[in-house]
Amino acid sequence: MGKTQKKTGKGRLDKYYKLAKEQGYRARSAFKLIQLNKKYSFLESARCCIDLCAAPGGWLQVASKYMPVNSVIVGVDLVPIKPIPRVVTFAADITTTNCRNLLRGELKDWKADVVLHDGAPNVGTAWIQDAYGQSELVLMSLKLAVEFLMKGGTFVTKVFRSADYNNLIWVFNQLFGKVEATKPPSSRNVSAEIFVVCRDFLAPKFIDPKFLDPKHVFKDLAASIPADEDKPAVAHNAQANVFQPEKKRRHRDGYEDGDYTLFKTIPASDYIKGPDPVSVLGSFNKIAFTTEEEKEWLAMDVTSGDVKANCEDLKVLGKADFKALIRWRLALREELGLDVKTKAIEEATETVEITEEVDEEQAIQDELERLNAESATRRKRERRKANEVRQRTIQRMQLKMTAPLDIGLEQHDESLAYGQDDVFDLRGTEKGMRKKGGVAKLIGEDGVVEAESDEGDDDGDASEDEDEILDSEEERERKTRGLEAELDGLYDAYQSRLREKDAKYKVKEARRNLKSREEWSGVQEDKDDSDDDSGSDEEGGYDKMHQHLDDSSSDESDEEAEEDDVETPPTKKRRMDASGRSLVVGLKESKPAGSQAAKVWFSQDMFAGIGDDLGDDEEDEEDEDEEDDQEEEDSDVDEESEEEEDEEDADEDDFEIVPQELEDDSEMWDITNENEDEMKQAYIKKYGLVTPEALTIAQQLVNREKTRTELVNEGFNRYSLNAKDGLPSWFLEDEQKHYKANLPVTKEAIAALRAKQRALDARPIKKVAEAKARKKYKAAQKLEKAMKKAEGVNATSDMTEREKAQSIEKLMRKGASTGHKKKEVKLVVAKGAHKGIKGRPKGVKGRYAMVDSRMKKEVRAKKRKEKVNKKRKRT
Ligand SMILES: C[S@@+](CC[C@H](N)C(=O)[O-])C[C@H]1O[C@@H](n2cnc3c(N)ncnc32)[C@H](O)[C@@H]1O
Repeated sequence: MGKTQKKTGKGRLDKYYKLAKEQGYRARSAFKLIQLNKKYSFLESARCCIDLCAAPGGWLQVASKYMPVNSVIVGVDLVPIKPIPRVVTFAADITTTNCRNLLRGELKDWKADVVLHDGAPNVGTAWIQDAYGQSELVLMSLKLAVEFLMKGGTFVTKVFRSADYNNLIWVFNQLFGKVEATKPPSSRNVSAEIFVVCRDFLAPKFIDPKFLDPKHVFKDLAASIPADEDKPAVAHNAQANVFQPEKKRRHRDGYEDGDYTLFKTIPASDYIKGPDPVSVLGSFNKIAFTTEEEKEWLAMDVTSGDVKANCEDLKVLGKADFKALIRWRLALREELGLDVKTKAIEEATETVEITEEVDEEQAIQDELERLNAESATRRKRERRKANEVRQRTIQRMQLKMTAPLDIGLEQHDESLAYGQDDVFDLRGTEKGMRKKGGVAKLIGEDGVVEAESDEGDDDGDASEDEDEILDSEEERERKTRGLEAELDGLYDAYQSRLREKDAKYKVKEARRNLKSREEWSGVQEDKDDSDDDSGSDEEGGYDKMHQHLDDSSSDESDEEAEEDDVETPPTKKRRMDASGRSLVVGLKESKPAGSQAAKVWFSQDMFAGIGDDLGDDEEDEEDEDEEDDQEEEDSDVDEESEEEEDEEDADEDDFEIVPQELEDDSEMWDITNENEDEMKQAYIKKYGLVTPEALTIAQQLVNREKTRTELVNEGFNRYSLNAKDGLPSWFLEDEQKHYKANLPVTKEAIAALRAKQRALDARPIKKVAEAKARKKYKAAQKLEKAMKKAEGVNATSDMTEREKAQSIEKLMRKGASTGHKKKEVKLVVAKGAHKGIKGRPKGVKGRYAMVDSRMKKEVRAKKRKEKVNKKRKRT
């Protein structure tokens, strides 16, 4: 009977669990640090190491093993850690000052070379909370790290792939020269954890406290895009509720002041006449018709049955229902004459103009101004169209962006719509959104939904606003269309995210791509990222970024900026200090606002090269749409790329991490080994395909279920990148057997192989076949001989016919016989009457052999003695 294996849902007793047990590590997580250290070698040279969240002490054991003797190792955890030789431990909460003081007391003036953090909040509630808690913990550990790390030191931390991931990486990038995210093989695939190794601590003299403040680092996009300063964050969340109703938001803002009810009703008149319909739809549960006037509205044609039903429960509505309610409001306002007001004013203005006495020159001047205004409006429309195209491009790009990582990377919920660039300050994003006709801008001053708004739509731009009012019919149409396009885009993005989140889809995707993000080689920080700017300031960081943003925002309100069609959101800038290390110094406006989100995302190394392509695509589209600005843009881009190239050459060493890895792994990557390939080909020619996996792949190729490229891509997986050197042979053998990618096999492939095997089994082995053939050949010869003899007998005349027949029969019988039978030897036991007799026993005929019961034992005893004697002689 097979042994039953103890197992939990996660398959806890896996290889690393057993290895940890075998090697005396307290936790299987020890192998994560071993593998991280194998890749980055930060322990061997470290003299002082702090392990935050260290219990039960697996990482401490590894640190103690790999760090030089006499080095200082300190471990902290909420729970006490059993003593480990050479390691000092204490129990403390790493988020408290007490912990900091304890560390300070322990280390005195020392600075640590390495700070480790493998913490996970001990909650186990909802995933979102866990992930957020973990991100906060990471930030707290970073806070300790920046205090205790020495310049050039290393900080290793576990991060969950959640909405906060990019923000954390951004912060790391501000403080460390090299930041790489990686997932060691021992980290379970199902786990969302990823390890970020931050090397080369920059030790800046001043670190903006906001870098280490969760409130700033994990700022919610929705809460950080105030369309105007007066609106509370709740209102913006409300807008997001309407435009992305399917998405569940975190409620960090809590209840509104003084309002602690969950079910909220609003009178219909407030919704219809109020200035902010979207906030109403996003914040309330029901629109009630209580007054006489409101009840009359219910009876009007514009108020369809659907609208009535929708008003009953706003929280269950989808995007289309919200659209219907917004349209209903517009229609009702028209019916009630609330929206005609502007027209009346306009007419009145015109009348005044007509009655005014003007001389001819003045009339020409006015006419010229009017024409100018018209052409400005036309240009504005063109710009608007171009913006729409750009926005669609950005959305497409963002959707693509989720495809590879996502494995699982649950990025910002909001990000697919607008905001992957919402790191720290999202004012730029908001601006981008405004430019792109985003959510905030869909709501006009009077609450009328606007589809699009240009960058020049500032208060001062009165003439243009007038134009907007003049063709209000067309405008309304356009607004509605814009709104629908906007919502469709957001909905598509949402759908795509849903698909991404679907576990099955993810697994399928993961199998298909065997995505490099999950690979051991890890996600690396894009070195280009740090090279993309040559101009630099001495001051940097968050404040600088703000200042720059502010500058740029004020610029944008200028008329000159208005003329500039290129939307230029903030882009991270780095400067190179004397040692060639990159420092973030501020922000630069160089790319379209939407691409900021992509930039944060594509700043990871795995996208190196792709980003350029994408950028090119985007530029191409812009080129098509904005011919006016083409030359200007092109020259900018050229200059930038030249700068980038120059700097790349100069600073190659600083960021070149990959080659080293490639060297290490070159053995594994050597799939082009021609000899090996030839040998494989020869083997396949000789024996055919012998594994179900190979047969399945062959079937898939033949049936065109998969392309060659897909198969090649699938060949790259986390297993194929494992460095093997330095590992014991028994470990490698074990890995060879059990640590492999699971290739799919089909029933047909297995059936085909079984049939082949059966056919093989049915064939006799070579020697037997040869012996049989020899026997057959001899028999045939014998028969032939007998027949010849029989012919001779038949030909003789001195035998009677009967004698001849008898003789021939005998000959043929002999010739047909298959060899001589073994003569039987009869065994006669020498007991009873046969005991001690000599010669043939009585009544026994033919061959016989006497056997004696004693004889067997005596023979054995004799052999035993001989053996013993031999041994003695040798000694
Ligand atoms: C995954 S375990 C660490 C395992 C450890 N690296 C090892 O190899 O043994 C996570 C630890 O984080 C600790 N932890 C969670 N929140 C903490 C906090 N605020 N302060 C200190 N430790 C914390 C937990 O007590 C838990 O022991």
